Amino acid sequence: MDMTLRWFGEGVDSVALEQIRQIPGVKGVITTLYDIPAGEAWPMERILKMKEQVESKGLKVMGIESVNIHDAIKVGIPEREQYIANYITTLERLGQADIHIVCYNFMPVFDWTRSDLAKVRPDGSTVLAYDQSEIDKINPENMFESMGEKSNGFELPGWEPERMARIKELFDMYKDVDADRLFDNLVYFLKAIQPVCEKYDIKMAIHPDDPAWPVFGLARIITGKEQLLKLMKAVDAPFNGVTLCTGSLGSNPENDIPDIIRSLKGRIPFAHVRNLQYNAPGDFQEAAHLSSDGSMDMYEIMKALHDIAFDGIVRPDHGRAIWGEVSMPGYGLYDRALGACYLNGLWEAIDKQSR
Ligand SMILES: O=C(O)[C@@H](O)[C@@H](O)[C@H](O)[C@H](O)CO
Ligand SMILES: [Fe+2]
Repeated sequence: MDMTLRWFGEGVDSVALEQIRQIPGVKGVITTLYDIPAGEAWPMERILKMKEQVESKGLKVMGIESVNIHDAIKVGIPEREQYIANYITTLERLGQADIHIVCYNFMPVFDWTRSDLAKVRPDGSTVLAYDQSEIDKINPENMFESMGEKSNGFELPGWEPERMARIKELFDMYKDVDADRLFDNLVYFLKAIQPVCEKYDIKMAIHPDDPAWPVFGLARIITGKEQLLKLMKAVDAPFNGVTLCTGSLGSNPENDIPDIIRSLKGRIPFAHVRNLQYNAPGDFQEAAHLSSDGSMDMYEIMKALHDIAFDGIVRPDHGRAIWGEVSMPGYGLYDRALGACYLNGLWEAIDKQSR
């Protein structure tokens, strides 16, 4: 298991590589080229420059989160061919640059969704939160303003202003895309990229939908065990894997995360491990990584990963905003560093006890 931290890149992230380097046990970062719009092929020089930058600070680029998928691919219109070709070019270049894990999602219109980006916890920290009754009051076309308000001036991943300016058009594109069609389009895409992934040993790791149910009437297809296994079977090859995100899957308390992990043995190249506190159905807030701060059992999650001989990469996921830090919501240094140390501690104990 390799512990990493997500890093959004120089000039974008409030956290510096020098700081990440000092978190015990963190060997590398998961990063992206934030400014390249979904659908464009990533230039080789940019990929190499990003690698050099990270390596010059003693870290490694352990994977990409994300290479985003153009809407034409998700919707399945003829233009998808060009965008798939561009995606293949990007994968080829990543492979040539010795980068082998790519996280992506297949959610229509919105990436992750929250009703509050700075909900105050009893200890004074703030966290991201979701309450379905709050979301139901929002006109989806105004979702961008409501997300932007408390983003501390940072551009949120998946909520780029250029994209949100086209929100009406996006909703229109997806109006006939139900869950079956979305799933077929995903399988079509995976089959098209299979040869390049196999040639360069790239593991594609789909990120579950967050939250794990349809939002604003848009289809969601990666929400639980059954859907994940259906996808694993539809393209039954090791390159087709999962980003096991405990917080996203865990938004639905019916998802038994340790059981899902065990059912995906050999298909989890990447894990996002974080904790949530359930308030009521459809209503949750994020918490510190520590089990007792939320509703999830982090020991059981790490144990399940250990039991399936997980040897991929892990990152702590969203952290609380603590100690006065101002950052992109969920992505400060302090609480994610605490999370990384805690998860490393659990892992060391589980590993030693299993010998
Ligand atoms: O919630 C988050 O911040 C991330 O886990 C997602 O935005 C994730 O990066 C994407 O869905 C993956 O494409
Ligand atoms: Fe995640």
